[in-house]
Amino acid sequence: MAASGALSTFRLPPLPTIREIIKLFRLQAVKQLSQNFLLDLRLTDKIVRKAGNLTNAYVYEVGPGPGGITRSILNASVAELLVVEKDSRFIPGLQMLSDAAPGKLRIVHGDVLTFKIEKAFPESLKRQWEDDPPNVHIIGNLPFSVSTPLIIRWLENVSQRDGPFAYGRTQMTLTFQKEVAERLTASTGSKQRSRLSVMAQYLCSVQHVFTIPGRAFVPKPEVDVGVVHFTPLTQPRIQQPFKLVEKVVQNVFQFRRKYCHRGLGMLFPEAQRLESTGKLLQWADVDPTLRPRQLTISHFRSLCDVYRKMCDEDPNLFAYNFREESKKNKSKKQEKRE
Ligand SMILES: C[S@@+](CC[C@H](N)C(=O)[O-])C[C@H]1O[C@@H](n2cnc3c(N)ncnc32)[C@H](O)[C@@H]1O
Repeated sequence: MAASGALSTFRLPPLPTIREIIKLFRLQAVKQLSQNFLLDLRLTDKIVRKAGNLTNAYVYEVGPGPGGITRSILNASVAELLVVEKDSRFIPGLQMLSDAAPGKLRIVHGDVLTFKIEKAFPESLKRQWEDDPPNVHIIGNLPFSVSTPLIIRWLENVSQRDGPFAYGRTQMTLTFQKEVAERLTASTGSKQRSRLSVMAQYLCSVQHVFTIPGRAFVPKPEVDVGVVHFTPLTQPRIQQPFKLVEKVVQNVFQFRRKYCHRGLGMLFPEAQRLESTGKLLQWADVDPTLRPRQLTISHFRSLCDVYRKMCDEDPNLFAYNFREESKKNKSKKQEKRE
């Protein structure tokens, strides 16, 4: 279903090039804000095509900068595009785009880390989950400095059927450092398999759609960049709260080269570690000598289901945090020494 009304086609009128915009508004890149710009509109068109059909869609773009991707999104005949940009120097250039696309572009001068996602899309599009998801997308050439916390936050949002983000299966087309893109899409057994692979793939179908060489950006970053497309699944492959899944996955991967029982043990206080880890693995029917990267999503589903039951029986268990315990132990040792 289209998000609203009849289909419409839209093209921006002729505008100065992105290079001219950068010159006009003196937009030298600032390293602290991870600014690496795409000037080639064929490339930004390619990113936006990978998002799928955007006709009459509602789109949220993160970090529009001088507006290359913004132009490509507007030319895809969206219903509305909301952009959030932290650096005020870009606002006049974006305003120029807004004037060229009346009623289509909303500009927020702010920080994506504090921006409330529910402000990005109309309330009426919430809670469509099954066959008929709303035409709602997040697109962005993300600042590297915030890309991992942002994707974890958005995955958590995707996992929620209620609450502020419940926009159903919001698709996301985002850039990452190539190694992060490879981790997000890594399959079971591969060297790149990590916490990010499991967290993304239990909720979404994840595709590394293409790689952009570093030389395509101005200034050139030290790494190549992967464009990743996320399509949330109709049903998450693990049906447990996000925070619980995150805890299990994080613990397993903190000892990535060891057998999986090592990391799983950290879910339990020391006094009960051996016995509880044994029970968890036995009830979940998981071989304790598998390495973290060899665990499939089904293994994680069984582990999370059993761990959930153990937490239900012992409510202190979920609150237990190995890292905090080790910190406390360290400071106790320190105190003794002093
Ligand atoms: C890698 S550049 C991409 C610029 C543009 N989209 C492009 O592809 O040429 C990242 C952009 O995100 C902006 N940015 C960085 N941190 C941000 C934050 N916390 N909130 C909003 N924008 C941010 C930067 O100012 C910059 O414009």
